Amino acid sequence: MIETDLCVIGGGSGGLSIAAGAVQMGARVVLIEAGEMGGDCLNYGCVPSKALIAAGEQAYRMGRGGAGIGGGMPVVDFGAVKDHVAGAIAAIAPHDSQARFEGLGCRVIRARARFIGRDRVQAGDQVIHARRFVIATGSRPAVPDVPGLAAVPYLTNETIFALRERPEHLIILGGGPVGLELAQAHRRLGCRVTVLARSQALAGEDPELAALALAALRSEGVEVLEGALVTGVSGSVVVSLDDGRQIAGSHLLVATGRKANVDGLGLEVAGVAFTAKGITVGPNLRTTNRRIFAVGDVAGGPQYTHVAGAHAATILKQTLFPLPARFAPRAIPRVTYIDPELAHIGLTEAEARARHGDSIEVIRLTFAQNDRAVTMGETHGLLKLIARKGRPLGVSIFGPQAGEQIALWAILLQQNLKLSALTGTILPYPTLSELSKRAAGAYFSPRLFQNDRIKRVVRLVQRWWP
Ligand SMILES: Cc1cc2nc3c(=O)[nH]c(=O)nc-3n(C[C@H](O)[C@H](O)[C@H](O)COP(=O)(O)OP(=O)(O)OC[C@H]3O[C@@H](n4cnc5c(N)ncnc54)[C@H](O)[C@@H]3O)c2cc1C
Ligand SMILES: NC(=O)c1ccc[n+]([C@@H]2O[C@H](COP(=O)([O-])OP(=O)(O)OC[C@H]3O[C@@H](n4cnc5c(N)ncnc54)[C@H](O)[C@@H]3O)[C@@H](O)[C@H]2O)c1
Repeated sequence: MIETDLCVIGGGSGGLSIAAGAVQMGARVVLIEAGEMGGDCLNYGCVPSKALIAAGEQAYRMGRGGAGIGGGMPVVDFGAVKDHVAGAIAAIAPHDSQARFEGLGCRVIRARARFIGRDRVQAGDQVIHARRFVIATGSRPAVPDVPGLAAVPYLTNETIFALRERPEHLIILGGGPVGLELAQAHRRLGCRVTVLARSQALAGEDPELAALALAALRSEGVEVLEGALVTGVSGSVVVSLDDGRQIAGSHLLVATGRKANVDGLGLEVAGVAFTAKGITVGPNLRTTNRRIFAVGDVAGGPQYTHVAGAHAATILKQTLFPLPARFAPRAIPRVTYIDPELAHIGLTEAEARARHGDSIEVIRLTFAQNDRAVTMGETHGLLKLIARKGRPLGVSIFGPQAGEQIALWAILLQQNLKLSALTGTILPYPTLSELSKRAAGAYFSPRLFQNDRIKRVVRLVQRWWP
């Protein structure tokens, strides 16, 4: 029996942030990980996908040329690309490793954990009795119940990055971020790619920007079929659609959403309630057992590494000190790393209208209105700002480095700052971020420049002022 202050189950983005914080602040911490240290993000998610995207981008830009430099079909060595992907994982892995966490003072157990009581967990042949527990077991691919699917050798995010051969024709089920990021990367690396989305692809994003993003993907040759209801899968690999069409490909990737990892955890024994979405938590991330918390993908909220990381602060306050804490950020940014990138924070136009009616203002600027984008030859894109009473309610950006640009808006929205905080900030020229400042400025332009009262005052002052 191991006695400890905090037992963290799952060594991914959420669990590691909490374990590292707690042990460095003096708590006794046991960390249990059943698979790879680093979890999904490092091994099967963010890191390998962004490394693959970087390879695709390199091939695309070389092939396309630009800025007066001719393009030409680059040589793509798919195996070498996978070495690059594995290299990125290996370079980051030490930060998440068992050795690092043991060095920090955590007791790391590499086994599958399961509650055997309200205050104890079994992992391998060890029993851990802890004052508090954090469940950070993440999620896994949700595989739809399609006839024939289980019998074919389909790929998921857990297997595709290890594939050494280039798929001739990759069929992807799912038009969300996983499906589309991997679709474009594979297309750029020379694969034929067909995306089958049951409903709208990029559903949930601002439709205007989603349409631009999908048009950009299609212009590169990614086939995106929306409203494609898959009725069966057979052979290796033929996908049948409800309209009678059959699509034959060489590989099939299932990217149809995520399922919370709650199975086999003994949650019933621990008195922890859960639904199909994940573990039920309050705003303080506490479960129905007061001594057990849940974070990250398994907690049923937005599934991003930065959310799992942000959960850590809420947990540390409550488990290390008897302090109340809530996870209630004003806004959470998200980025889909297609190229150009699609980034969003806050309310979309539709959400803002539903909440505030016609009192919102919508400002649209294209990247052709930004000098840096012009010099880069990357003018395709749109920034959409939704504002009300001098404050931003939401921002969507589709354009070059949109993910970097949304950071400015994350500060404004999360700190509840006014648009004047951005217009009053000097930004370097020429940068893409200036488009954001210009959008904020556009909110004030009509108020300043089309205002008869201001004009009358200025004329009066100029007439009488010596
Ligand atoms: C292809 C892909 C790309 C992504 N890209 C991004 C991105 O660019 N940006 C972004 O913010 N998010 C991205 N995500 C989402 C991101 O990976 C997750 O939100 C994040 O990993 C969640 O962290 P977590 O700690 O909740 O879970 P995880 O990181 O999955 O960690 C959970 C850990 O718990 C372990 N575990 C599970 N059950 C048990 C058990 N019973 N006992 C012991 N250990 C257990 C697992 O082995 C795993 O290591 C991506 C996801 C995918 C699939
Ligand atoms: N850049 C990022 O931050 C990033 C990247 C990848 C993943 N993620 C995280 O991972 C989560 C999961 O991503 P995802 O793309 O797997 O899921 P998702 O839920 O975002 O999208 C799933 C897609 O699959 C479609 N679908 C569902 N069942 C289907 C079926 N039977 N046939 C065809 N299409 C079907 C849906 O209509 C939807 O388009 C995201 O919501 C996000 O939180 C983030």
